[in-house]
Amino acid sequence: MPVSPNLPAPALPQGPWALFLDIDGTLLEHAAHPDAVVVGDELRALLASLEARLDGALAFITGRSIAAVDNLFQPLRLRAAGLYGLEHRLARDGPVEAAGEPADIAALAQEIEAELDNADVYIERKGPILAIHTRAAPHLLRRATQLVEQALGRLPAGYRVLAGNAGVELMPLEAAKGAAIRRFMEESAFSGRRPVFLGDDTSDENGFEVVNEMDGVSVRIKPRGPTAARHALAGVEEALVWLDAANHSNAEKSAGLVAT
Ligand SMILES: O=P(O)(O)OC[C@H]1O[C@H](O[C@H]2O[C@H](CO)[C@@H](O)[C@H](O)[C@H]2O)[C@H](O)[C@@H](O)[C@@H]1O
Ligand SMILES: [Mg+2]
Repeated sequence: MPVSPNLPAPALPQGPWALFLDIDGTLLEHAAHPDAVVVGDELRALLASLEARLDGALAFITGRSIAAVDNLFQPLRLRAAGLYGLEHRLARDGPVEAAGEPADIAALAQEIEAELDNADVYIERKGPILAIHTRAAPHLLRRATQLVEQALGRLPAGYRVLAGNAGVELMPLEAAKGAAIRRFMEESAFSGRRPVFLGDDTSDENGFEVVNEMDGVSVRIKPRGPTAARHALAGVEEALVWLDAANHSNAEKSAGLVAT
């Protein structure tokens, strides 16, 4: 993975393209608690407009569950891969098969909650994925990571730990954003288009690699170090400005105003 502090901003897409969007840290500024993020009507309108302009070739690719995403963006419902690709809604109004919580993960969640015993730590139980959020209690991140890593040894094979700056997640090995993007690219609304993926953290790197392999456009939001992304934008605000420009540029193009 290259060290890339000076990546260029992405050009506005030309030709048919498909859009894949991470949510937290890309479309939404982070908040101390996952439920405290704010989705404005302007963002809903932008996403709805992009989705229509792309003839449906737009999907969220997120670590949140699809139920949590629907709750945040309601009444807007979009195609989505939730839980890092463990859940999918491939068609806009299609079904979602929610992933259940295995008994050993449920027991581990209770154990870690009792061990950390701090109201500022939020333990998010997302079916087969367990997220320990320490954004509001940063001094407990190290201990939370230790507990999850120790638990790995006791769980059946097939789990991994994803450590972040404000929390740690335990998830099945098959949870990967790149696989979710590949799956969408096989759908008729997406196939034949050039994938564009915007994401902001370690869990997005696998998505960037897959998009690069497909000659797509990989964009890391606010990169702080090594990334596989070939482009960067400075933050959430810049990402939203770029998406708005891409939305309008496509409109001009389809009206024959932009030479390609
Ligand atoms: O893949 P994403 O769409 O970026 O989702 C990643 C995780 O986002 C949420 O947690 C993160 O955002 C919270 C709100 O800003 C913040 O409080 C927390 O510290 C972050 O880790 C969500 O709760 C997780 O389930 C997602 O995996
Ligand atoms: Mg994110």
